[in-house]
Amino acid sequence: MSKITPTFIKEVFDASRVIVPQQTLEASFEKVATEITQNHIKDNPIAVCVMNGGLFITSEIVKRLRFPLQVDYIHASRYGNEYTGANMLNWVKTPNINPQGRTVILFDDILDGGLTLAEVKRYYEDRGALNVLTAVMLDKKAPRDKGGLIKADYAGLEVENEFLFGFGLDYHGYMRNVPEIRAVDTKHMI
Ligand SMILES: O=P(O)(O)OC[C@H]1O[C@H](OP(=O)(O)OP(=O)(O)O)[C@H](O)[C@@H]1O
Ligand SMILES: Nc1nc2[nH]cnc2c(=O)[nH]1
Repeated sequence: MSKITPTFIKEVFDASRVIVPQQTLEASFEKVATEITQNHIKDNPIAVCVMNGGLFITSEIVKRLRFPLQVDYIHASRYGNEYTGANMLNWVKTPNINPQGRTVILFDDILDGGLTLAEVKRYYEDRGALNVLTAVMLDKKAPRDKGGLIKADYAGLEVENEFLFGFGLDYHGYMRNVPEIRAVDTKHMI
């Protein structure tokens, strides 16, 4: 039977430590939303949520943008339940809105090795987007993968190189709903 039970998940939560409290996250959303407003108020952008992890940051930022924009989503994943990402993205769902000639802003929870956003950015560029920007809640101080995005155009906060969960980031599919960012204790890196 799988070890990943609700009881085990509670143990992992109890042994984890807070890295970014909710209030600090909120302030970073305000900062990123202000920057995006200053730069893109006239661009009629498509705000694209990179599912699953991008779900919460997309809604936090987009609700703070008081100008015309459209919202779309893609679902691409490279980690599954692993701690190291695969070299290839698993494309679960491609977007709906035609990006030809449009400004596109990609929203994701974290920039780590950087391949996810590099590949999604290239997907949009190949389909004729005018300009593709990236916005992340967290910029991890981790070595970027070969070909990975080096720097997001908009980043909320920098974090150390640890495995994190909360606010969209999962631990074996769980705890995306935790309202702060926490680090997994190394004994639970299974
Ligand atoms: O910069 P990278 O090293 O590519 O890692 C960042 C990606 O990893 C996570 O996604 P994951 O593949 O775990 O899928 P998920 O969003 O469904 O959790 C996260 O949501 C980012 O999309
Ligand atoms: N849950 C989770 N997913 C990631 N994908 C890339 N880095 C991370 C991380 O620290 N936590």
